[in-house]
Amino acid sequence: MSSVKIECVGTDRYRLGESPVWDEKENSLLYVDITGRKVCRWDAASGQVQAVSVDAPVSSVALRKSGDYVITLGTRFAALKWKEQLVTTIAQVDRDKAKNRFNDGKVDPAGRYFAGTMAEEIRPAVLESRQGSLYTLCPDHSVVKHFDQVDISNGLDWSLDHKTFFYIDSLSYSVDAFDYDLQTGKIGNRRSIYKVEKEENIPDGMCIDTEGKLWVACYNGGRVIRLDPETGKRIQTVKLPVDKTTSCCFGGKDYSEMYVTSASDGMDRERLSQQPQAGGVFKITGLGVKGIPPYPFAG
Ligand SMILES: O=C(O)[C@H](O)[C@@H](O)[C@H](O)[C@H](O)CO
Ligand SMILES: [Zn+2]
Repeated sequence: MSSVKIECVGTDRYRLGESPVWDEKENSLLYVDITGRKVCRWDAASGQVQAVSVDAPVSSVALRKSGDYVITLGTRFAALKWKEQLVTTIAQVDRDKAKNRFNDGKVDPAGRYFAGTMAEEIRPAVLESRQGSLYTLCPDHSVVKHFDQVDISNGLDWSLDHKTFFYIDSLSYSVDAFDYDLQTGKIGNRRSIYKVEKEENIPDGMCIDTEGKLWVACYNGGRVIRLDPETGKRIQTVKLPVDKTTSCCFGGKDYSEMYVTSASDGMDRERLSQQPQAGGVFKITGLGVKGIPPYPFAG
């Protein structure tokens, strides 16, 4: 049996930490603070955090094949040049929905950037319903819309054989699967593979491990859960010292560590004093399972 260890990395606390991504080349963890409007990079060797401030809520960050990064910013897909701190728009979505913003995003094994939108929250998990859609930014910078009627677009990843796309619309309290065609980037045949339990609360960010099992961060549930998409069963629960766990990824040496982001937005003073690490980024070691490297955007 491995012994699971959880530590908070760094002393920074974010409002709405999200989108952890391991950048192997920089030996760093990338992530965003959505409402804090920052893209951050934690250097694993020095423990230092660099941050780039942006002019709108930034909801996800991804690697780019040609170097640097891509982000979802407001309702835009954008390029981010790290050293120059330069953001340039690639494409815009939801032009008819002034109060929308992007939420979680991730790159598929063919280098397409998938990201979904949602209505701006009045407070956490309180928002106009069904305003979001799921989009893909293709390497040629064209945008494909897959579906609409989404509440909070979240938790995406692909199966190891690339034949299944996993997705979470948080307020459906379900982890869903679609058939995936890697050639075309098309999805179909949506079905639920796991209904979250009450105490797990709101399913948020998700990642896959080398055994093809899914890890889901549970917002207000203070945990990550490991699911078997074949059986629809939960096979492990790892509790964290904060309630608002938002997303997870594997990183570090051989992708053997898990990183989990969290949020502090919506917590009152008392709750914050009970959970001083709320909004922190956590490293989990000793899980005894590894992840896979993130795919870079090919455009
Ligand atoms: O982290 C995200 O994906 C959203 O941007 C958040 O706002 C939370 O999910 C939401 O508040 C809880 O449902
Ligand atoms: Zn999320």
